[in-house]
Amino acid sequence: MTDNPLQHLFQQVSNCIQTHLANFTGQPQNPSSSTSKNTVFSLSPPSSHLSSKIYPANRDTSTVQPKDVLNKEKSAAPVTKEELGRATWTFLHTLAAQYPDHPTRQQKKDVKELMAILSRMYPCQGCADHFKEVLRVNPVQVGSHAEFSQWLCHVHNIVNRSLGKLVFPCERVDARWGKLECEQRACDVQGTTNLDED
Ligand SMILES: Cc1cc2nc3c(=O)[nH]c(=O)nc-3n(C[C@H](O)[C@H](O)[C@H](O)COP(=O)(O)OP(=O)(O)OC[C@H]3O[C@@H](n4cnc5c(N)ncnc54)[C@H](O)[C@@H]3O)c2cc1C
Repeated sequence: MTDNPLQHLFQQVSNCIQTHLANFTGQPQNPSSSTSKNTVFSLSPPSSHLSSKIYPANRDTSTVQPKDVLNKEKSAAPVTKEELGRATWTFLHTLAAQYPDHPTRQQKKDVKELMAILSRMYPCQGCADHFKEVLRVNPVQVGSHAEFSQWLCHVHNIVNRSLGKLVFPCERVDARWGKLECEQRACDVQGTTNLDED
């Protein structure tokens, strides 16, 4: 304990410098304290528990052999027109299955835009051109879940017919493409309760 005010001031300045130095170097200011605030901003890698969730399990890329590279290329074969078609129809019919009975104005606008974009951007030019013509003759119907899913079934059948495939019975479309399976209906898409919205 000292009564000298200058010495007291010097001690405060000294403490302050030590604190800043400790933050800068990452060393705890007080080794006995494990909760020093500089640990919060640690730049060290995440713990193994966290890193196993974020990064692939410790892969040593220095051991990758040319054979592995060849196998990888093999498994990344280009997607076929059929696979692309099936994936897209799955997306579209699931969208229709989730589409609300009373969609909002925005939802109706979005579906129309999506179909228009699909007819321009579908990554198979011939299919896109054909679908554009299908849309021109069969404008999208987005008034309700029933309307949209039946319309989609209808245009899918037009594509089916053009490819010599079987026509799907549209009365069975809800049985084939039910709502997305999701715990506690957490994936359900909400429509509007304002029935004046048209
Ligand atoms: C917008 C669009 C345009 C396409 N245009 C062409 C094209 O011009 N030329 C081309 O070669 N390919 C085109 N395709 C791909 C083609 O439609 C098929 O996806 C592909 O040939 C694979 O057919 P698939 O027999 O496996 O069944 P898909 O036709 O892909 O159908 C997938 C599943 O949907 C169900 N399904 C079938 N019909 C209906 C229906 N009407 N309603 C509800 N469910 C149904 C059946 O369970 C079927 O197994 C297009 C795809 C899309 C999405």
